[in-house]
Amino acid sequence: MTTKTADAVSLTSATKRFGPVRAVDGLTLAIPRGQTVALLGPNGAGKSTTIALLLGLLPPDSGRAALFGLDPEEAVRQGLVGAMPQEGGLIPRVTVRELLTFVSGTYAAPLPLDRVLTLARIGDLRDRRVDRLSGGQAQRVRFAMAVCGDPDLIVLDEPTAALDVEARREFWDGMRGLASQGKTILFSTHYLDEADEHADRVVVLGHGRVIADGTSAEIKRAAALTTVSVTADGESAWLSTLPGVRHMEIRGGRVHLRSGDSDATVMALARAGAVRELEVVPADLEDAFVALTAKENA
Ligand SMILES: Nc1ncnc2c1ncn2[C@@H]1O[C@H](COP(=O)(O)OP(=O)(O)OP(=O)(O)O)[C@@H](O)[C@H]1O
Repeated sequence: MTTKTADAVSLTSATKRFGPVRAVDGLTLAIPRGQTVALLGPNGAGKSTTIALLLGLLPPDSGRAALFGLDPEEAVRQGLVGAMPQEGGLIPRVTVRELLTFVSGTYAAPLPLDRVLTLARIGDLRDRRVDRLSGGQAQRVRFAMAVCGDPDLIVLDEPTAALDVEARREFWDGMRGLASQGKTILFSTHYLDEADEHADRVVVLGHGRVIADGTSAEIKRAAALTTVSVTADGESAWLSTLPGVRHMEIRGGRVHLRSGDSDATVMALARAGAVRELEVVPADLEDAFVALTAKENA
């Protein structure tokens, strides 16, 4: 495959152990160019190690990582990748402007400094020393370092962890702009609403493996958590056999059906004329995430 057509990110059966811990366990993941992908998982699921493998910061024990069909080191050298670590990365005693000028100088075709300052919303901090920044400000400077080289792939490890609500919103406005230019974006997060709202695709990790992979709607469906409720008239055991239904509960004269295919369940209810006070409540990503990770732990 040529580098022109290769996936932006490709991990093939990648494994990384730390002593007895398999932080990444035979993980295969391909991200086509232009996708925005969220990496989710509970603490210790292997998100940071996965990111370190695909950036070439750690060598896999077995398997392979490639970016745009190249070894990660080569892709980084060619300026195709911008990454934002969770912490660190800032040289003390220099100003924001000096730091970004230095980092931009390592790329062949960097963005103009003013554009970077605007993107990261740090124009007013340009002359501030980087060791005098608040946590949220430092986070924005790390983001500026990730994007200043105008890379095709942007990898962000918990990019909004230190940001307040307003700064998170501004951050995602900027990311949407980059995504609309065709950049590939991979980010890890603990905020499920961010994955739901901003990712084309959500990859859920558990114990170093992919336990779910799809759009957030697909993941919610796969966790079979849409609840279809109707008021029960008479005998209702038959409702548990309707298409899509995985679980039934009767509470206070209402039947609550947990369905993996709520459209099919509702159609069948309609055909049976059992639609009194029908209510359909889709799962949110948080419900799906809890269900998936509980299943994985079991
Ligand atoms: N350098 C290391 N030495 C020993 N164990 C490590 C090392 N790095 C990671 N691990 C272990 O590997 C597993 C995966 O860790 P990793 O940091 O990749 O998870 P994560 O999903 O990013 O977690 P978090 O959400 O807490 O950041 C954990 O059990 C962790 O303790």
